[in-house]
Amino acid sequence: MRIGAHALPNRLFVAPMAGVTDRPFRQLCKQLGAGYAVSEMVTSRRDLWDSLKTSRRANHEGESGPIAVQIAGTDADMMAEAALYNIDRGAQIIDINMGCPAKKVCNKWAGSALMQNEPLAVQIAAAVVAACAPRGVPVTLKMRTGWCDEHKNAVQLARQFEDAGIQMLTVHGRTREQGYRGCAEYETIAAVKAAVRVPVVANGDIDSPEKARAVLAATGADALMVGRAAQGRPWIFREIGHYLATGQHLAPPLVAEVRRLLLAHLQDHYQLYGEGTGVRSARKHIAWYVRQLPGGEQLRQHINATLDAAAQWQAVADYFDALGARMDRLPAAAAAAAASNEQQIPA
Ligand SMILES: Cc1cc2nc3c(=O)[nH]c(=O)nc-3n(C[C@H](O)[C@H](O)[C@H](O)COP(=O)(O)O)c2cc1C
Repeated sequence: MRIGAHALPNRLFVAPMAGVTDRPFRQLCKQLGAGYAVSEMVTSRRDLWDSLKTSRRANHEGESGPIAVQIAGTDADMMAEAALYNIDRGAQIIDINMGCPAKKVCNKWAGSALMQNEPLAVQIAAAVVAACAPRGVPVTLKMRTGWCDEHKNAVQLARQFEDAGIQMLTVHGRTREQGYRGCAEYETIAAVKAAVRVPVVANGDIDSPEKARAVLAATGADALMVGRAAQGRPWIFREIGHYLATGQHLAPPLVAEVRRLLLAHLQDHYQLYGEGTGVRSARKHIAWYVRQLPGGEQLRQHINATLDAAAQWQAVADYFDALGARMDRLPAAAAAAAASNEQQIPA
């Protein structure tokens, strides 16, 4: 699969998740079989570009390509400027956020709120494409099926986005009104796929190799995007890839491998955020890795009381040493435990 000049190694993508898919997590998923990953969203508000949060998100040092950066905002000129800001910092593909349901985003007519205002949504897409084209940077876009059940306009919008020069569309199979509740539906994604020529990526509730195969079959999509199910389970990309290629399941990962991956993930985390912030933001990742593992809850409570990186790292190492003495591989059920649909919902 290609986006512009970029050939992607496979069609399994990491979903952008603010506060989760930072550079260490994206790299980890890519190492474990994801072909492509989109960054956390970067605001189009120029006054926030100097903030620590935005400068971190816009820093792609050492990241393997193609580097895709998602931008969010509501003003076409500001979005075009934000695209250029990120291209200057290494972005090779720009993705426009029209899927975020968060109130603080939608109240400002950004994210999925833009789906309610088709002329503005298309104006933004066209402005970003016009800004990126001279730099040879393709523009992609991520949206939902619509604002609410009564107004599912993903197909109409998809046609207009394609005409505006958008080169790939991702559709999360829920409306804005649904938030993350209920189940994703795939009929609308199939209808979008049938309506446009650009690649279409199916997203929503893909949490197992079987589900991945079923969503591909139901939608005819060119690629799949996985978000919450990769939290604490970044090897899901290799599991899905192997299953799609062979029809066989991989064995759950070795405890020793998970130990190595998580400890390296923590080091990368401390390096990006510094020890104080790094220790706090690593907690959720550790908790995701060990949910449903024996003694996982005790480890979670223990690390929540720790502010020291060396102590956090050591507690995780000790936990996996003890687990490794009891079992070689993660139990199948724990390895496959999908993130709950209700968890980690942005405010
Ligand atoms: C914590 C969190 C943060 C998210 N942040 C973004 C974001 O910045 N941009 C975006 O387009 N979608 C964002 N999403 C939505 C995901 O990209 C994805 O569409 C959604 O989680 C459904 O896919 P899944 O069922 O595989 O998780 C976020 C989702 C979560 C759970």
